[in-house]
Amino acid sequence: MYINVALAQINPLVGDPENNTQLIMERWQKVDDKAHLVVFPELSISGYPPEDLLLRWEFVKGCEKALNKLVEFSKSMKSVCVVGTPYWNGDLYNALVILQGGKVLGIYRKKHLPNYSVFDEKRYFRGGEEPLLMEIDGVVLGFSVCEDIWHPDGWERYYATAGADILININASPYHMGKYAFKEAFLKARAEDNLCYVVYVNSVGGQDELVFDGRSLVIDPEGNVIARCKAFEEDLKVVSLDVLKGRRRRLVDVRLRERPFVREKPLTHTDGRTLPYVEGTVEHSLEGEEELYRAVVLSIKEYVEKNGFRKVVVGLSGGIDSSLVACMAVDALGEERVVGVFMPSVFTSEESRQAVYQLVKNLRIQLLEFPIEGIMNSYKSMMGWDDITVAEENLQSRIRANILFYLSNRYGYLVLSTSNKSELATGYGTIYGDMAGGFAPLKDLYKTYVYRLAYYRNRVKEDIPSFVLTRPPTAELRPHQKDEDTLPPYPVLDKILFHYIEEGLSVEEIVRRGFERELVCKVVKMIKSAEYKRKQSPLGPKLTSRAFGKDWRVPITNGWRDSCG
Ligand SMILES: Nc1ncnc2c1ncn2[C@@H]1O[C@H](COP(=O)(O)OP(=O)(O)OC[C@H]2O[C@@H]([n+]3cccc(C(=O)O)c3)[C@H](O)[C@@H]2O)[C@@H](O)[C@H]1O
Ligand SMILES: Nc1ncnc2c1ncn2[C@@H]1O[C@H](COP(=O)(O)OP(=O)(O)OP(=O)(O)O)[C@@H](O)[C@H]1O
Ligand SMILES: NC(=O)CC[C@H](N)C(=O)O
Repeated sequence: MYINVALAQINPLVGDPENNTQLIMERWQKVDDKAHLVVFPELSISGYPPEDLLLRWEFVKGCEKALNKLVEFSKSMKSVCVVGTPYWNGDLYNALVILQGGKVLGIYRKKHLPNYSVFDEKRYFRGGEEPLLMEIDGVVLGFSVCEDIWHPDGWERYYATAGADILININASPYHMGKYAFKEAFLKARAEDNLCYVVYVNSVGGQDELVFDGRSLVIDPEGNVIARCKAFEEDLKVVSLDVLKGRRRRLVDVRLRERPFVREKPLTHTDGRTLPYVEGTVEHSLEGEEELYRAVVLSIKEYVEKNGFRKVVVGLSGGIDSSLVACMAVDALGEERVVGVFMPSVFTSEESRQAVYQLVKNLRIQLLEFPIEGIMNSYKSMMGWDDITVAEENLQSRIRANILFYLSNRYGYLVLSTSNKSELATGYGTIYGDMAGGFAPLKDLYKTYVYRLAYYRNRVKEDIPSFVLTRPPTAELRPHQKDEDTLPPYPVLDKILFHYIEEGLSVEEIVRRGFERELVCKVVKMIKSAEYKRKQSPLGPKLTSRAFGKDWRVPITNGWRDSCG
């Protein structure tokens, strides 16, 4: 006894209910003859997260209009569709709507609204209070939306004790390192503990600082992954779920009998079609550097495409950050859509020049060259300095930013900033200079991770000259400058930053992990005094559990000294 479920892992555009609904209809049509049930991600009509668009009545109505169009379309379909949308009924809900044959069969309202980390759902929605069960040709399904299933005592237990065979959970669950493994583990626990199939459908794509990784799943009642969609790509998979597997388990595994039986009458629907059995396919679940690299590449591609840029432009210094950004941009967009700009000063070494030429040759991208010495000399004759202080260092960086934004204005290129998380944390970068840009792909990558990804990228295709990987990091803004003149060595710095930012450890706790107190305090003070810079920095993809962005709301003006005096 089986039911065929389609996992429709799509990439909606936030704020475009009309086209998103068109996409939903196309995908639905493709699998209508193969599946009894077609499941789309959370808020796939509006895109996720729609944020303050939800404060506009016309947008809410636009989503309702799109939903009505989908209901009309469902007249021509045989299968049942499950779709996520904002839904107004006396108040606004994050809803899961079940449609078939020109009718709305049921509406489930998300109960647990996440309001932590990058999520802000209580600003927009009222939480639902009712579960929703449905029976299709004798198969019982229980529905929930994303965060709902993160709660171990959520509706899933209730559904299981009401006799559900399948738990359907629709998602818009953004990526960060390590999250997928954690998610798969707890989804397996939900399946095993409730002796149900878990159908987890996620969206895919990039939305400003969020990256949705897809990897929709079906887990059987014994905790085996029987279907997994692709990572970082759209996908559409049909899989048959044999419900007797779960029912047979319940004969021998009697844990659910300990709980009072729930007598909830499900909605009922008769499909009546016997469809061919489809074995699920399990795509490779990525990990390590490959996963991380793919996440950044997708974020660039999505930001560029969804905001209508033809090309991107990046300043190439012969350093590791700009070299890696250029590789990522080429992998995201193709070589003909990436423009490199070399802007040497009197401090630029011959090795840097050769590194830039070699990189550009390997990547086959266009290179523009604009020496900045003449412009610096004009400033010098106007301002009249005779030594190089931080002010003159920053001026070079700002001259370069000016040139990049000129190209952006003139030709409509998006400026990619090369700032990484170690620099942004410590303020080691020039505001309105190298920190300026439209999108910062490395924003949430510590320098040590920049190296890891550069080595990874070179294992795939050796485009970054080896000199770039082995040279000591330098900003080349004054003679013989090295990052280590100002910062601790990156392997040390990044550990302190990780303890403080991601783990939230106190200065004392970090010191107990083997770092000098003076050094820890120096770093913590740098983090604090760079807050104003970060607040004005471009967005970039969230890749760690705590990214500078929506997830980092530290006041600029603040008297907290972290016990550093
Ligand atoms: N609380 C506050 N709120 C608002 N604005 C504030 C502020 N505090 C300072 N400011 C402003 O910010 C200015 C200082 O910031 P900024 O102009 O950036 O300059 P600053 O932070 O003093 O220096 C930038 C540092 O980054 C290094 N750098 C530059 C370029 C590239 C790289 C690299 O390796 O990638 C490194 C450079 O060598 C230097 O050590 C002040 O003059 C003031 O105008
Ligand atoms: N000579 C240059 N030509 C073009 N762009 C430059 C030049 N120097 C610096 N930039 C831009 O400013 C950014 C910051 O410069 P910086 O030299 O600190 O970084 P990087 O060279 O990418 O890496 P590293 O920090 O390892 O040196 C560069 O990534 C690049 O985008
Ligand atoms: N859209 C959601 O409810 C997302 C919340 C969930 N905890 C996640 O990170 O995946």
